[in-house]
Amino acid sequence: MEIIIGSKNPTKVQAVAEIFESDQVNAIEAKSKVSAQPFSDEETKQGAINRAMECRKYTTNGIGIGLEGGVMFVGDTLYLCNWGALVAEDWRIFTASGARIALPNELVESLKNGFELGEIMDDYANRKEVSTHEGTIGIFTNDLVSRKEMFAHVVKLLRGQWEYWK
Ligand SMILES: O=P(O)(O)OP(=O)(O)OP(=O)(O)OC[C@H]1O[C@@H](n2cnc3c(O)ncnc32)[C@H](O)[C@@H]1O
Ligand SMILES: [Mg+2]
Repeated sequence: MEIIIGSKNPTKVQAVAEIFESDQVNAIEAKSKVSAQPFSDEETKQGAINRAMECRKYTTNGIGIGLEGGVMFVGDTLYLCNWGALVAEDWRIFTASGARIALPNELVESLKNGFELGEIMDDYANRKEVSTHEGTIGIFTNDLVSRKEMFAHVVKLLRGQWEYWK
């Protein structure tokens, strides 16, 4: 089975390769068609679906997967949020969300000014290319949970639903 993942970000590609270990996983740069920095559950989820759909169109009989990171307010607190979507061979859409953790208030200003979380985190944590490595979730979990691991769990939720409803 061919699985297309709609990003070349290694945290996402590796997460899919890990969960679909017996399948052929190929990566394309799919468009999320939402903001570079989604600001709600709805927008983040839509970005994942848009990417998954583009991937499904790219393969004849395979599966398309989209993974999208975003932020969202719960009350006054900004949380990291993550969504995944899987478009099956028969075009059915499955969705799942990932772990959420609170972000410090001092990040809110830069995000509202249009900077992407990945860029902000490089400065904040004094590291390089956080979004393709440990991720913001890695930083704020003291490297206990990496972005790849978090996305792998989302992909597992997608694969499990796809198998159940087959
Ligand atoms: O190439 P793509 O797939 O777009 O990879 P990306 O790192 O930009 O990932 P997303 O578009 O899914 O993420 C949307 C934004 O949220 C940021 N983001 C979300 N979760 C993150 C995390 O755990 N670590 C770093 N950045 C994160 C990311 O940098 C983007 O600015
Ligand atoms: Mg992006």
